[in-house]
Amino acid sequence: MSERDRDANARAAAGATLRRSCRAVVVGVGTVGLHRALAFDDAGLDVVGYDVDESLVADYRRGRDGTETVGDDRLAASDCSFTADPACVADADVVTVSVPTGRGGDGRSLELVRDAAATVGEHLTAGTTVVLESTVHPGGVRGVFAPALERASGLDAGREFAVAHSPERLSPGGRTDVRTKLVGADDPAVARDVADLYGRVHDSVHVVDDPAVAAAAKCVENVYRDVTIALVNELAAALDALELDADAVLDAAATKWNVPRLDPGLVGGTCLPVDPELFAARAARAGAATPLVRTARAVNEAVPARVADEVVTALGERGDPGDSTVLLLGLAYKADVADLAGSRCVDVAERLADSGADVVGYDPLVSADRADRTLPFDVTEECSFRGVDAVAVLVGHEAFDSLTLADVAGATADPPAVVDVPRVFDRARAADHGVSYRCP
Ligand SMILES: NC(=O)C1=CN([C@@H]2O[C@H](COP(=O)(O)OP(=O)(O)OC[C@H]3O[C@@H](n4cnc5c(N)ncnc54)[C@H](O)[C@@H]3O)[C@@H](O)[C@H]2O)C=CC1
Ligand SMILES: CC(=O)N[C@@H]1[C@@H](OP(=O)(O)OP(=O)(O)OC[C@H]2O[C@@H](n3ccc(=O)[nH]c3=O)[C@H](O)[C@@H]2O)O[C@H](C(=O)O)[C@@H](O)[C@@H]1O
Repeated sequence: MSERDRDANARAAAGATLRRSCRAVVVGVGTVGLHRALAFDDAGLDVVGYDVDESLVADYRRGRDGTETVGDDRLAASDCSFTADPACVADADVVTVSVPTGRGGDGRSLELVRDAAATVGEHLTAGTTVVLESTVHPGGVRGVFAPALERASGLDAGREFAVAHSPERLSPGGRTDVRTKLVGADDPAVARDVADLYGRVHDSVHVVDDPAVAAAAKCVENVYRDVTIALVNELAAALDALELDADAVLDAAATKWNVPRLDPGLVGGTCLPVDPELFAARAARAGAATPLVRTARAVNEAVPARVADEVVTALGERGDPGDSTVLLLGLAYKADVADLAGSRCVDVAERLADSGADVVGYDPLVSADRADRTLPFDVTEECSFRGVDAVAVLVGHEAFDSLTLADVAGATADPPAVVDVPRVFDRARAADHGVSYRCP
């Protein structure tokens, strides 16, 4: 038996512990890591969540969900333990890493991934399986993550410890019943062990024999989504110019089985604004231009300014924007979540502030306390249209479905103007209520 086979068997034997009760350490327990820790806990693993953010760890230890994505009850009901001490890695059978991917697309974007690998490496023991769940560009595992683990541990990736890539595909507030987990590993035995592990948590696992393929698939799916949303943003603006109801047209077009129903909107979060650039920059370094990817990004990046400019135009029709107050409805980065990370409400508010307008925000899902700590403008706990000169609806939370233009107009003799990104209001009723209504 060759030395490599013997090592593979030894590690597979070690990896076999992944199929029984094993100790999992989740490195980076933010949105993705916390979901991962709880899912592994539900599957019967002995789970430790490690994070550098000591205040977050302290929250978790008190049974408080600092990410506001799973809820205190779910957290308190779990058997996960949490620590800010990386020494916990030494006792792990499997380590998953879910630290942030930085913006920028060049080497800077994987700095945190590299740093986390170095910390894990310092405490890594032979036979451990390390799985990167963070999003990286194709080649990021072989070129950045694994070498950082080897440098810090002095161990050989592939011979003395196992490495796999399983980019997370969680979509908070989205459908979770159809999530297939990708697993990419050079070594078939490692791929099998990691697929077995995730098979205890996910409905299905798709295995590829190269971490770069898994990384590329993750980038491609987010590029695809960014491009299609950009297309809908462009089409909706054109339909508005044609004085056609964009919602009705998009609904009708989506009756064709292969036309997805997406909505025009502010494209935020920590992934769609980041991952296309991650991929495009990597492709450019290989000599491949991706003009459509970059153009789509530019189309989506332009939406916040367009929304703010529509509001300023509406304010100008009523008086001096500098003496106006604007209410932003919906502050989270997307509908029906509480997450403010990457929310484009900040871009809209900053542009409005440049025009001199006062900005106040309201979001039924975001605590005013958390918003005050995160957002650069005042946030109110109640949805009141009294004393505002314009209302900008930024995300279409289900909680807004019950709002009507009568509510907006009812508060004052001079109804505020409305700019409605998710089109929650009925445009046809605007004139009845004397409301100046626009969709950007
Ligand atoms: N948020 C989401 O919905 C999704 C995110 N992803 C990807 O998952 C990765 C993580 O994203 P999120 O969970 O949203 O980020 P996050 O910012 O919510 O959480 C990351 C956590 O990692 C911690 N951290 C940073 N450096 C560390 C280190 N060296 N050691 C230990 N902990 C460290 C931070 O303190 C933070 O708590 C990113 O690559 C992202 O692109 C993928 C799918 C969905
Ligand atoms: C291909 C894909 O569906 N990727 C998902 C995406 O999740 P994310 O939480 O970013 O949500 P999303 O539904 O894509 O929305 C992103 C942004 O785009 C906006 N958005 C979304 C859909 C739409 O029709 N119109 C629109 O304007 C949202 O408001 C949000 O600001 O990115 C995640 C990630 O990689 O972080 C990924 O795990 C998720 O599966």
